[in-house]
Amino acid sequence: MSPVLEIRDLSVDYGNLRAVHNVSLTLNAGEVLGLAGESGSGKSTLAYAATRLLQVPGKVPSGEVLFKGQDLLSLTDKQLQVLRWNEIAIVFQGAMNALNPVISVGAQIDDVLRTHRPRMKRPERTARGRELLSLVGIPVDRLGSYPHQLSGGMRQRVMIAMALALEPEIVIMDEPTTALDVVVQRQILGQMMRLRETLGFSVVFITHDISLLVEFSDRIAIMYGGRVVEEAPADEIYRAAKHPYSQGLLGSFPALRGPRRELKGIPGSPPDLRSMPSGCPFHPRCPSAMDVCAERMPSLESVEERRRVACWLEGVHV
Ligand SMILES: Nc1ncnc2c1ncn2[C@@H]1O[C@H](COP(=O)(O)OP(=O)(O)OP(=O)(O)O)[C@@H](O)[C@H]1O
Repeated sequence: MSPVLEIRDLSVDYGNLRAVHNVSLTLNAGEVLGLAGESGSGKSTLAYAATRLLQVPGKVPSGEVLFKGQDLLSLTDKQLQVLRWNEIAIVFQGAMNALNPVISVGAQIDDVLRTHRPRMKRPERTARGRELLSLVGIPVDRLGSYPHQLSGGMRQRVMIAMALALEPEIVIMDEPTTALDVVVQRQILGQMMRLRETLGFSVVFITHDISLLVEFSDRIAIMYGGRVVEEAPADEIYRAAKHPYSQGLLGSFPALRGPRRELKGIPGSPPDLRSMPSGCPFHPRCPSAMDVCAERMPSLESVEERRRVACWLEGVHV
């Protein structure tokens, strides 16, 4: 598999607080990479820094982000503009509320095409708008509808249609369906993943809902306190997560298959950036913590062919 996005040793600061620490991750062509972790673990910060969408006061003090071999962090704003939407598109959390209420959805899709494909003629744009709506499962006669005439799920589908309008290589989905009910969430994500198979884009899928991630991702990276603590194929994480934090996250969501089990939350709360615990940041909440965990930070090491874990329990550190 060839990489489309390679994040190397990326750190992100908000003022003097470090929100992401030396993260290295690869997104392969056609793959869905899931980012999991509790609120504040740095998932969105990582994804936005990697695509140069970080808001002020976010800064990237070190690291590289290679998109097809080109370092995104060194591109000029102009070069970035070309890349954005054309190559990398984002579906934000609550994006469905970002539609303009006084413009029909057809006209809003047309707007994206007109801006980024200035040579496209109107009939061609209309045809593409219809095609995009049907791709995401909305009847084409809804082209003239206004956002308030559509359900939440349909509005989110419109946002996905807009993200796919220019055939990007990478789609970042940040909690794309969180505001919707569970059935609609699964329908939309299922459809997105089928489109990915036919259109061939890669996805970075961010959510705190690990059961959705396991269902729809190929590979999952689990973040805690701004670091990746475990990374493995989704089914491996589901079958046998190794990091106690990953195990805790899995235990706090209903099982996808098999018998019902009692849901256990992770005791305690996520760390505060202003006062990170010493050693492994998870040690105060970890049921298996040892003395070393409070003293030294374990690095993210390969423990199996396709799995990396940052935990002293793994023994590769000694
Ligand atoms: N603009 C900002 N200024 C200062 N700190 C910020 C800013 N944005 C995020 N942070 C901090 O950076 C850390 C990581 O936040 P981030 O939003 O990336 O986490 P997340 O895992 O995506 O969480 P969520 O699921 O809640 O979005 C948090 O501690 C957050 O408070």
